Amino acid sequence: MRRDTSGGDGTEPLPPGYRIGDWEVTTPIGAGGWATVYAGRRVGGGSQEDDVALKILSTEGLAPRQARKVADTARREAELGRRARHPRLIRILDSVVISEPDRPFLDGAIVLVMERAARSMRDLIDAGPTEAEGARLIADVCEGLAHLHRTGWVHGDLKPDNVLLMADGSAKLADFGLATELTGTRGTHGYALPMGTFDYLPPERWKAPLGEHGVQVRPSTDIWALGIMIHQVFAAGASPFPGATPVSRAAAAQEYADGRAPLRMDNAVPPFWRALAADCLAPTHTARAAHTAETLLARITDRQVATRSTGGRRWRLPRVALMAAAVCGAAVASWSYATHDSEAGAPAAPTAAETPGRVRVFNTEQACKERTDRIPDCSLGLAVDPLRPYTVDNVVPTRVWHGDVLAADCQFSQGVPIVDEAGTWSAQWFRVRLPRGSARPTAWLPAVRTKDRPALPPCPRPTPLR
Ligand SMILES: Nc1ncnc2c1ncn2[C@@H]1O[C@H](COP(=O)(O)OP(=O)(O)OP(=O)(O)O)[C@@H](O)[C@H]1O
Repeated sequence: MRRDTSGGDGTEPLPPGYRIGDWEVTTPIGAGGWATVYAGRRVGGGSQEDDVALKILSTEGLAPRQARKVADTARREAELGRRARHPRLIRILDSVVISEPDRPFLDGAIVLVMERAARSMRDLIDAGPTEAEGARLIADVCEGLAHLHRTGWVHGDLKPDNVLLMADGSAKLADFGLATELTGTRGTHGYALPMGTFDYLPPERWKAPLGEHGVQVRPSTDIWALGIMIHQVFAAGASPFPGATPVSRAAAAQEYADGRAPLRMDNAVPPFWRALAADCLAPTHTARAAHTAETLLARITDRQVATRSTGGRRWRLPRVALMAAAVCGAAVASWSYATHDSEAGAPAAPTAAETPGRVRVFNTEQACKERTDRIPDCSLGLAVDPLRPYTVDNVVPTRVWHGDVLAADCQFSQGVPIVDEAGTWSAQWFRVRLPRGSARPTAWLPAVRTKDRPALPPCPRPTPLR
């Protein structure tokens, strides 16, 4: 942090041209509970990268403890910005302490210099996003969260106001003032001040004991908030928990978590997003922990692959999202073999046990297991190459569904590791035969997508494709 000694004119708001270190104010953007944000630019700079947002955290009039809280907030934001850089997190470029003895509001204020966004997710929700816009937004949020959690942080205040949209439409997580570093022996939890936004706090938080270091915070805290946000994206900003005030909605969330009320989502939320939100809103930390930002992103990616390969409505996932899903050992890949036993008029499929060398496709998503209409949202993909990340260009066009039985001719145990939605992990793959007439004779099914373990010979190591 640097100390700025440049001058100003002593009035509020800050006038255009006001210097803060290497930066100057252009126009006001808005104010939150703790900060005032201005548009600014690098002094003498002319490129788009020189356009920034200046977040001013003043300590004027605060009791020493509150002033410490503000300073802590700024320190945490700057620290996280330095250590957890990622394209889906707003970048903190600089931090400056203003020295203005004649202007109490500014004297000692901490200024965080950040990448400037065009608007927030709240603005997009208010405008009524299309499903494609909502989908892209949620994928970006999952990607940012996955990175944050992987690097050992919990955001702690995830809400539409803290997801910012850039000029190119991509979303980034912002406002890390309540972020907590995971410190448990296995990096599973951390401690935070009992703060946050009522509407987004998980039900267990209301009963969490307040210890010497604060309340326990885990990544599942952010997953709950994500569930609320997914609902809001498709339900015109409404929370899934009824109530006229944040306190009554928080009470409704606790009723649901205690099993006294069902989870009722708005009919406007499409089935795929409803299932995803319901998993994020699992009532306990333990149930929710099965759904990480990575597995959620994998499901979104898989759906996007399915939609593309069936020629359905398209929406674009940023390439980085696909890569992140792949690197995290995302979901699955595959095709359609013709033996789904629930298909109208189809002959009863052989059980996998009756036909050694055959594997029955297993989809962990309950809603998909129950469906028999082979909707694209419930299809899975087969990989072209088990050594390559699971991305759109590594999936064969034909799809498979829960219950399909595929002929497998060998198994390969050193492929790209795949994690399914239930958190099952495996680097094993089965080589399966594609129907006659397909562009390729075989493709690969990850072992996490079947319960069968037929005794098959090992496959020769596939030649990596370019
Ligand atoms: N990097 C940025 N680029 C553009 N606008 C921003 C940026 N950061 C914040 N804003 C906007 O500035 C306004 C106030 O910011 P913010 O809400 O973060 O302040 P805060 O006091 O930290 O908020 P809170 O009350 O949630 O703690 C909001 O309208 C927000 O969208």
